[in-house]
Amino acid sequence: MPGGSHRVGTVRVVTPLRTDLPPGAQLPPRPANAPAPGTVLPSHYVRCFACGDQSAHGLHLRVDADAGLALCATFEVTEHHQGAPGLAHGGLLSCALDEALGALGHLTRTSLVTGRLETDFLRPVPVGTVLHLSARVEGVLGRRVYASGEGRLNSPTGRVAVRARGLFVEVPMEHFVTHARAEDIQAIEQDPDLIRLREHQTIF
Ligand SMILES: CCCCCCCCCCCCCC(=O)SCCNC(=O)CCNC(=O)[C@H](O)C(C)(C)COP(=O)(O)OP(=O)(O)OC[C@H]1O[C@@H](n2cnc3c(N)ncnc32)[C@H](O)[C@@H]1OP(=O)(O)O
Repeated sequence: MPGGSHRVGTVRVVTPLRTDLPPGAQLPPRPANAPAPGTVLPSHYVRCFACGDQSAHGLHLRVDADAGLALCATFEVTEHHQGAPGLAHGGLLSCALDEALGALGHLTRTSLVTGRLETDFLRPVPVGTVLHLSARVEGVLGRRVYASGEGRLNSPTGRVAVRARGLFVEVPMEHFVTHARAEDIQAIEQDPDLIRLREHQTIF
């Protein structure tokens, strides 16, 4: 159901966006075993389009833990990421924010998948730009984690080009094992280094 407002007679009816923080959501404390601020957070999967180093034309997002339940990340927009000539494709910018917000699971110590993601595109992002992302948990309610983030042009204090809000859902490991193709699970069994989470003990 999309958010927004409409009028019924003289009454204005407001439908909250599903990424809006619901009543009862709370910001949990930073877990004692969350990676310290400044820690480089590992790619969860080397073939991930957003963070994997084996995805040839992927985003190669680098993610660092920040204080609290927050992180920062960077990636360089390359010619492989174009939509309009010389400009980043919007879907890729959403992808970068999706990954950054999902990576907050390193800090909450849970595996998160995206339930809903809303992105505002405020400025074009030219090829060659280094996008500086920041993301934070806004609140948690049951398995639902509400998060927000933005991407700035070429510096952590640059102009905001894109921002997003997301609703992520905590899932058990079985989620990935159940839904993956058999050959992908087999590949991981043969080469456990494809998944880099265990060695860093951030989630599993
Ligand atoms: C082996 C490899 C390991 C790799 C590890 C990688 C980790 C990191 C990967 C990161 C990659 C980057 C990130 C990515 O790209 S993740 C990839 C993109 N996302 C997905 O593929 C997720 C697909 N969706 C699902 O699998 C299910 O629908 C999920 C798991 C999300 C929920 O189905 P499930 O049956 O489990 O639970 P539930 O339906 O009871 O929902 C639970 C609660 O959530 C609420 N809700 C749900 N959806 C929405 C919605 N759209 N708006 C509003 N609310 C929503 C729902 O009302 C309920 O609330 P409540 O009733 O409890 O109050």
